[in-house]
Amino acid sequence: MDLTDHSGLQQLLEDMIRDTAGEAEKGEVASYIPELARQEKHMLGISVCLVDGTLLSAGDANHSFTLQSISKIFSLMVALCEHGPDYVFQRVGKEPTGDPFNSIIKLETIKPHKPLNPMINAGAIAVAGMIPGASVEERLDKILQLLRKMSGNPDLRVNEKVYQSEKQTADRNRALAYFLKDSGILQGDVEETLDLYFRHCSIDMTTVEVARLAAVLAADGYDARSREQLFPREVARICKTFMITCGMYNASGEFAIDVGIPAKSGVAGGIMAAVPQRMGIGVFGPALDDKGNSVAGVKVLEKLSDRLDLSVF
Ligand SMILES: NC(=O)CC[C@H](N)C(=O)O
Repeated sequence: MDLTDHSGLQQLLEDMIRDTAGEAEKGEVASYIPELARQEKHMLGISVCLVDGTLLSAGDANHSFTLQSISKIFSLMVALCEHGPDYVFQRVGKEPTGDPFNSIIKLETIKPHKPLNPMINAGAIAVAGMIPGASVEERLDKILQLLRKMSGNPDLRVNEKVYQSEKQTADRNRALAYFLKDSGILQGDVEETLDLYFRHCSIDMTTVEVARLAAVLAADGYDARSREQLFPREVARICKTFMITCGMYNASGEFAIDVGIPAKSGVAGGIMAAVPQRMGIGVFGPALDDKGNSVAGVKVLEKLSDRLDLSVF
């Protein structure tokens, strides 16, 4: 299909949402963060933002959900812009793990004890520790400002209920963070860095906004709406590479074969996918598979990639 055929594309999105909604039956909403367990399992929405700024949506595209691990891309962007790649990669690796996103095992067994990549929780907590500022608010603001610019929504904010819920139940993440402090990867106040991590994971968004973020990534940092280069191409390149190798956790290899688009998922059910030079995609479907990826969301992306020939490989 020609991407300039907007009505054909709109019809395709609507058909796909209708035909894929039933997939949610195969998954469950995340419950380890109690507030996420309240999400309605059968919701499904998609937005596509072409690199010229054209936006198309279908299904529950105006429903807000928290970014969760999708936000790890943007904390990494801030760290890369503040310090450059050498500094960042002295403290966090570039390798996929094959382990679940919250696993602790390789932190101890691999030496030096730095997290394998910035997409797993240990790596993202290490990245949060690199974001400078006089207070947690000031540090969070750096991420929020980037997201507000990229999405075009100046009102983006943290979902307080989800943030509090995660903070109160985050023993595993706390364990990872204190291990990182012991290894010298994290410095300063561990609880403050954890607080920053919980807050950036709890930023609320819709698929419309996620698609816009992804479109800027797809265009190597160029925002067609403001006609500005929002961050260096090099930063976009690094982020998209992590999305391919680690963005879907220990299902990244399978996703690369079945879908073939740089993507990042979160446990609230969102997926952000960036098709280089073509489009950004935001998907939301809260029922997850056993790896923590949206079941219906992955299926929709698989169908869309197939229909529009979007695989980068
Ligand atoms: N996979 C995810 O989305 C995990 C993010 C979540 N905030 C956590 O730390 O557990």
